[in-house]
Amino acid sequence: MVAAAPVVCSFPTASKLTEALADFVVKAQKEAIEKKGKFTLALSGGSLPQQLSPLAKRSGVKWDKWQVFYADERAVPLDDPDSNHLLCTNEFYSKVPIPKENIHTLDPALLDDLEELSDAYEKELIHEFAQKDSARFPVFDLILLGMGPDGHTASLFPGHELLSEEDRWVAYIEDSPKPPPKRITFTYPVINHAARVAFVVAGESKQDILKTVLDKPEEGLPASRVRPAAPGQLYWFVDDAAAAKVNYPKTPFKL
Ligand SMILES: O=C(O)[C@H](O)[C@@H](O)[C@H](O)[C@H](O)COP(=O)(O)O
Repeated sequence: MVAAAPVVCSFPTASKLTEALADFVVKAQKEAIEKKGKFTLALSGGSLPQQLSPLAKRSGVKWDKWQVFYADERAVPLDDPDSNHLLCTNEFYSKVPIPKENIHTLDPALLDDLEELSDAYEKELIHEFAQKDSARFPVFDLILLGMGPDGHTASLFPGHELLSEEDRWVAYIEDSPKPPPKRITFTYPVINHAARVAFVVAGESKQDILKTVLDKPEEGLPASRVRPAAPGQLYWFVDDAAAAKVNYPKTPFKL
């Protein structure tokens, strides 16, 4: 699978990073909507939803054309404090007019059976994108990811068997080292077929892991395995604190 080299953009402050990220998302949605009348986006949990807040002040955003999914979600009720959906609602959806029916949550009726829960979410993707067959993958316009201090991304953790999943689009995990333990997650077949994937990583606490992930991809940490197939492109939005030890070349941000 041929993949373009990642583009790493580093910013001196958190606000410069999040403003650039907002410009980037606005451009991605504009291009997608011009081409096919909608914008398919996947979000993660952690610090990411809060980093989207400058988008609320942007003009020219066609919110009603957005179709929003979760790159990973915790297997908890939608109003549980651990829910990524609740986090995104509080930090992002409450500030922007995305129609409720365009936000694709897990089905809370299926929380007792993780296999059914992940299968149902996969069906939601199949419904949005295409019939699933061996030659086709969903092509998200944009997947936004965070990275944990162990190099995990979405709910793909170091050494976990899900790292070699090649068939399922959405899988479940019962033993996440980051609580809560039960989650569903996009697999690499989905992440690595997106048109654009962007990591958003900030803060000194991510220095060592960011260096390993970018400078030693051969170690195979989950975040290093994110390499969207050409013509897909991978971007890293990082701050100078997180990037302090990284040798991988940085690219000035331009739209
Ligand atoms: O729901 C989750 O737990 C996430 O999707 C997870 O993959 C997160 O993005 C990283 O752990 C980074 O989290 P921070 O941005 O808070 O460091």
